[in-house]
Amino acid sequence: MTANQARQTRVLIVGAGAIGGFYGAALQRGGADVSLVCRSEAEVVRQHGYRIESVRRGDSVLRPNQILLSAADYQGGPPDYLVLSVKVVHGLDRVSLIRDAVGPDTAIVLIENGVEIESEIAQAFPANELISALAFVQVSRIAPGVIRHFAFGDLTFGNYPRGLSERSRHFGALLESGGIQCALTEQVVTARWAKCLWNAAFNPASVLGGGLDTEDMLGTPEGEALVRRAMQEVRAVADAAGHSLAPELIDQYIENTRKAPAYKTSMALDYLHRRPMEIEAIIGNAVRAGRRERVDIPTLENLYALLKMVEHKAGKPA
Ligand SMILES: NC(=O)C1=CN([C@@H]2O[C@H](COP(=O)(O)OP(=O)(O)OC[C@H]3O[C@@H](n4cnc5c(N)ncnc54)[C@H](OP(=O)(O)O)[C@@H]3O)[C@@H](O)[C@H]2O)C=CC1
Ligand SMILES: CC(C)(CO)C(=O)C(=O)O
Repeated sequence: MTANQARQTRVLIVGAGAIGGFYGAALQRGGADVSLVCRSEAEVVRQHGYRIESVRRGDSVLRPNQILLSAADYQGGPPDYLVLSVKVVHGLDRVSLIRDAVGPDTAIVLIENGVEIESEIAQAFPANELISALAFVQVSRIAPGVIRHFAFGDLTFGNYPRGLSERSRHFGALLESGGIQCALTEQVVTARWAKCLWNAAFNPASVLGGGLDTEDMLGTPEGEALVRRAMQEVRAVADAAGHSLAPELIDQYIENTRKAPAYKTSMALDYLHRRPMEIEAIIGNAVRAGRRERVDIPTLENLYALLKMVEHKAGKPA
């Protein structure tokens, strides 16, 4: 084994909230050298580590190698992987957040919701490998420095815009060693549309209903019909954009959501806590793709317009 192969893989996580902390802990268990850029919780994590209370593994503590306020402070040369896991919200410049830590050989990994969210990063770092990842998990920060893992945990990922490199496979191997089930795909953009099918239907409805959970949304034939219409429209847009999704996916999503314990979407939680919502990443981009591809999407247009009204009202002084 060469010295290079023996060295620990260096991972810097920018946006170390629920997702960054949860998958960061798995990467550390898998043998990586993990550092975090935190914002408001840096001091508490420096003192106590990041506690993860998991339904699957019980309690554990992530003790990052470096705990930083900014990517520019990362020591020891550029990381092998830079994981970006901030919410994709209006006004947050994701490129500036990571620029100072991206070296020529750094693979950038996005673990974020939404569709068509990669191009901004791909354009800013054209020479870097870009790995796009979708988290099928329910985790939340419940107190400063404390993350609770409620359910699921799998990660689907692949290279953007397509393919599967050795770097992706190595990232998967680290996560698998840390207890995360990974689904590697050569068609990650299609996988994003498949996840968006769920998010673009349930997330807006959960907010527009005032903070509904999945059981509330599927509790009446009218509610289920709305969710299905939104999903059918996302499927039509994905298809027009060259990403065919199986028609059975809609029934599967509805059935699996019914079987799982009731939960509130991340957008409902952001709404209830008066935090910015990922409206553009999750539904705005799907609507714009629908307009571009000339697909009739009345349900998505209405959900999007109503969400913009809610966002507008939330931005006004009380
Ligand atoms: N939580 C979940 O179960 C799931 C989340 N996702 C997706 O994963 C992504 C991350 O979500 P999640 O981890 O829940 O979000 P969190 O709000 O828990 O974490 C986001 C992190 O980004 C940090 N951050 C935000 N803005 C900045 C900034 N300007 N500079 C530095 N740090 C910043 C936050 O800092 P601060 O502590 O100061 O707020 C926080 O540490 C989202 O796209 C979400 O939709 C996908 C599936 C499931
Ligand atoms: C469904 C879930 C929790 C991911 O599994 C999600 O993506 C969201 O709530 O936005």
